[in-house]
Amino acid sequence: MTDLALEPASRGAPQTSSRGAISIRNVVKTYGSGASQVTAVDDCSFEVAAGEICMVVGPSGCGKTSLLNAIAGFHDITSGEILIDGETICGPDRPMAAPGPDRVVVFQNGALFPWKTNLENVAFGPTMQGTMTEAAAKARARSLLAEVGLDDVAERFPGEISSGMRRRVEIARAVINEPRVLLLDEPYRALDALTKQVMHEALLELYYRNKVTIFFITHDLEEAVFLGHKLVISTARPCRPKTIIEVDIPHPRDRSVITSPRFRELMEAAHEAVRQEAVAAFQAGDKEG
Ligand SMILES: Nc1ncnc2c1ncn2[C@@H]1O[C@H](COP(=O)(O)OP(=O)(O)OP(=O)(O)O)[C@@H](O)[C@H]1O
Repeated sequence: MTDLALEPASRGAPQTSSRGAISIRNVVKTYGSGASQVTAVDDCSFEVAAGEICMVVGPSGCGKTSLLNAIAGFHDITSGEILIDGETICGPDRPMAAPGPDRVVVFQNGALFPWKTNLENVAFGPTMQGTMTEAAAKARARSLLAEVGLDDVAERFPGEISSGMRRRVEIARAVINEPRVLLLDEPYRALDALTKQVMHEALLELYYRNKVTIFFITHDLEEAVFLGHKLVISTARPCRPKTIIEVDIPHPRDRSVITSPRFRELMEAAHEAVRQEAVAAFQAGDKEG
């Protein structure tokens, strides 16, 4: 594994947060058995610091989602261990983590309740769990919607807003639960470039105001370098870090960083690492996504 700590990363350092550090230690995940056995993740180890935005990039089918699902508690691991803030969530004694409100997943095709307003959707979790009164949850939901630029559609229904706006509502709905870790699996994959820009700015705005660790899977290298404190570039299947790139561009960031020479250098380093693995995946018979 190469570690491209090209310059001190202190200016682009993560949010000061004491919550949400992820330790992935020697994780193996296999599916099936015998001739049909697939090893999706193999001897995978890396650390995500509390409050860090960690972008996970790799060829299609390399095992990124399998790793995210293990952290979320959607399936077990075959061996190894995953810890959050030093506490084992899955490991030798408990192969499957219990899903919990401390780790919230936002999918590409997340589902909002179509019969509830956007405000009600965001307020739903804490109201249901009884962690906030309905009035407090709605007030918090309103302020989160404002942070992602959606205050004017709070009373509208999900079916009345664009898919990019719905993604922002979903992220606000995740953040209201004050998770330690936000797990994002290509949430913006289907969106056009301009809508993605709005998404990125909204996500960063939420991130700057709410301390959370972000574990974000993407195929989009510009998205990865723009948002991330670090890029974990995976090998072709099975998933394990091939290269870790520290993005030493200071936060808060805006779109102007994209034209900086440093951004281009980091993009090139990421592109080269991904290209090598995409070729390896292709040679192994997989298709690049
Ligand atoms: N439930 C399952 N049963 C059997 N095999 C599975 C299962 N889930 C995933 N796999 C296999 O594990 C491998 C890794 O899949 P995974 O979805 O983790 O990759 P990925 O990197 O997230 O892919 P993509 O970028 O295309 O979403 C693939 O070969 C996939 O077919």
